[in-house]
Amino acid sequence: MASDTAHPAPAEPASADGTALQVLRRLDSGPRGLTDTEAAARLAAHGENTVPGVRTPSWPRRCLRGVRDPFTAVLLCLALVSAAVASWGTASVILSLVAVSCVLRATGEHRADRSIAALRGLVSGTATVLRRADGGAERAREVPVAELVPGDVIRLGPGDLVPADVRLLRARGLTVHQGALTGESVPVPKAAADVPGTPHDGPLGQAHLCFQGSGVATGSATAVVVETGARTRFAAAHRVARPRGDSAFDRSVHGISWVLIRFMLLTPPLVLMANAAVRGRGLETLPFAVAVAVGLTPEMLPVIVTTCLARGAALLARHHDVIVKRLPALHDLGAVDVLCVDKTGTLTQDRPVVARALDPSGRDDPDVLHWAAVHTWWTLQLAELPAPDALDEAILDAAGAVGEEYDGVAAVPCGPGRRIATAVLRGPGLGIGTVLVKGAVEDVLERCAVSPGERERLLALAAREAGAGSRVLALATAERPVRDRSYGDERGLAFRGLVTFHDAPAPSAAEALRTLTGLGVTVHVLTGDHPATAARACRDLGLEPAAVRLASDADGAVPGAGPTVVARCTPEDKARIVAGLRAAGHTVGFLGDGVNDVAALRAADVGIVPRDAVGVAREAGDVVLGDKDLTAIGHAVVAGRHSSGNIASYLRVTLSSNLGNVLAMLAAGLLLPFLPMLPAQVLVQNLCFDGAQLAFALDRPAPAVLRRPTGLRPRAFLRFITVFGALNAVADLATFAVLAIALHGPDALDDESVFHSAWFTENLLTQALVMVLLRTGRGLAEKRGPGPVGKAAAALAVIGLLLPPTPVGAALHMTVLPVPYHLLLGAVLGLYALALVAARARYERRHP
Ligand SMILES: Nc1ncnc2c1ncn2[C@@H]1O[C@H](COP(=O)(O)OP(=O)(O)OP(=O)(O)O)[C@@H](O)[C@H]1O
Repeated sequence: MASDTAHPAPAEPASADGTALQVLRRLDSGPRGLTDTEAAARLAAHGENTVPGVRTPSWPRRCLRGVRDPFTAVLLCLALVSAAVASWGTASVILSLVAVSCVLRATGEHRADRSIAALRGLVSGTATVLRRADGGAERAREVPVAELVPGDVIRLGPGDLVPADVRLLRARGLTVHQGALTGESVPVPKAAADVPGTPHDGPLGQAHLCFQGSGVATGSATAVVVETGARTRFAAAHRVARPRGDSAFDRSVHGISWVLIRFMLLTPPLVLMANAAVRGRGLETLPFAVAVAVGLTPEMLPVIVTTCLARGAALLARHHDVIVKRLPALHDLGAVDVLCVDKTGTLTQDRPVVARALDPSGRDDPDVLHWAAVHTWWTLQLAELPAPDALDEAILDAAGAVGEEYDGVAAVPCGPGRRIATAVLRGPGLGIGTVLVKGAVEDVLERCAVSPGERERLLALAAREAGAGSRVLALATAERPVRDRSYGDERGLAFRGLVTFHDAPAPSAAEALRTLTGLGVTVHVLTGDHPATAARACRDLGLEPAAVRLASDADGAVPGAGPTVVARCTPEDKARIVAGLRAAGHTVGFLGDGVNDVAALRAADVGIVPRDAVGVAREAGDVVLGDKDLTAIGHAVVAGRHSSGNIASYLRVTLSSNLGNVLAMLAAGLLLPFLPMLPAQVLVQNLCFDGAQLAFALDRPAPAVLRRPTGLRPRAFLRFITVFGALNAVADLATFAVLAIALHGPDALDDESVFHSAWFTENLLTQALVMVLLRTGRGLAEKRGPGPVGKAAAALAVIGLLLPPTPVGAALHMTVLPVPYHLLLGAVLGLYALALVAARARYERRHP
């Protein structure tokens, strides 16, 4: 979806120049932020902090965009060719085809854009801001991003989206992804330094500035808002849609389109050459050749695709509270055969409670919890994290007030790829300081002075706790003289013990996993946690893992055929595994909610996030689940299959029918002394067929289609349309052979207009048959009402039968057909229907 900004490009963020203090002064703010009254006044003056200009493109612009579609472009070229040889009738029918498809498509896209814009609004988030009542003390509170104003002081932590353009006041270990603005894929470090960057860096390269649209990868910061709304860099960059590679859907549609376009471009010269060689005809065949090429074009494809997807997305939002941010993602959801999920916060609630605190021998030891809490309290204070993570919160809840009797010196929190957090403290009045390290058992033990045997024993102790389903953190400490230069060194620590946590399974997770398995989707769990904890969590949810691996194992990247747990994944591991699965030919969905899932969400064909996921994850996802109810994924997958089932039906029917007609027309053109149809007749027949095909957007596919992943696989498609296109062509020619032999006299088929009318009627009737019989996954045995496709096919048949004798038919040089023709046609079509059903059953047996 391209977008335009409604406002002029903003000026350079001049107010961000200078030291932190100068910037605060210029913005008439201070380290404590704004008062409520001042913030309200500024909001009135500056307007809301929303990316303004996702202006809906104007109608002419939308229609023009339709012309860029390859099929439309080819049709326009063919219209030009017809005009060049003064075949005005052909040219104008082609142009009306183009106009109808552009208008229908623009209407569909307009509706889809409008509802998607409304839905995107529902998932915009909040920011942590320091504000105070007049005369009161400042308080950090969550404020909707739209209400931020220049001068607001905000806090940023891992996973936060930078909500406006800001100048850093303080930062610790801060790195941000600013790929949405610069295209860089790695996070860049940022710092609150007062020294400006070198001039060639440009504003985006300045370490002390962060920009709206970037996301915090690691660390934390306090910053003052410099620009909001239309004046941010993000608004200026016209980059609302993030750049990303082709999705499974794009690849399939491109694959099919390009094969067809080559066919279409080859058709006119082929027809011309064959007619010249066999019949000695010259350029007068050109309009017919062009009409035949037009006959091959699935010009309604963009319309059907947009309508199917937009309808599916609207129904999902209404009934299951699932928001599809990017329409093609709905198709990809239908094609997903592997879903990777993270564990914490997705399969489990991420509301851990401390279960036990153990000393190294495995006995309960309250001291371990005490030191873990001191570590946690100081890490939070010193790293200025806006909010503790769930494990830290659980420790503080369990231990009560601790920590203030020490002095914090330094802290490095854990973050994506760093599974330990370190705090350095100074004891009251002593020259001795304490280094505390807390985190994943393997990572903490690596830093401890323990013998290999003791290490194994401690790992086994942790594995026992993890195997019982607990999350486990280890704690290690070291006492060091404060003056020592290596004070703060994370090596040579003493192992102090373990803290274990219960994290209950998410209530809907078990049912969701069952549904997904039933839908033929293999689920892999990619987690940063301990393998035993993850394996146990899966079993508790009824998902028996076929394999449990470590991401660092040589083959850790290759989940097997069954459900696999890959544990101790870094964010990069998750993305690498997803990319590996895609490269192996799977269509991969990723469901995750944390900052450690962002890379994988982007790497997947479809990124799925719960609505309460962190900002950057929500931004990276294509599909947002309304709440924690994971069963919505099952509904979303089914909705995706529904939409792609209809698109696939349309393509199968259109392409095999068009290909059959073209082949039959080529052959008949060579056998007959006249053209089998006039160009205008070919095009009108095409127009009627196109109109009827719109019914596919409203169809309900057979239950069988919804039971397994539905990808549009170009190879399978081309095979299908070749088989059934050839069958269709044979049927067309056979009809005429039978009719030519059976009918004699003045009305017989050697009369040009009788032939044209008979061919026209036969064509529309076979197309109606094909519409009903070749729908995806729908066997004849399924007794259901006619549905939209059945009704449209009936209408098409009626037009085929009734048009020739009408004045419109006469204008198209058609005539009334004799009664025996209709009787014979009925018999031949009956045989054709039987042949189609038999061929389809055989085809499906061979290509299940
Ligand atoms: N606050 C913390 N203090 C110390 N260590 C932590 C903290 N939070 C997480 N860890 C360690 O880092 C590991 C990885 O955490 P990460 O957030 O990558 O994944 P996770 O939450 O365990 O699982 P998932 O990937 O399923 O969300 C944790 O298993 C834990 O050992």
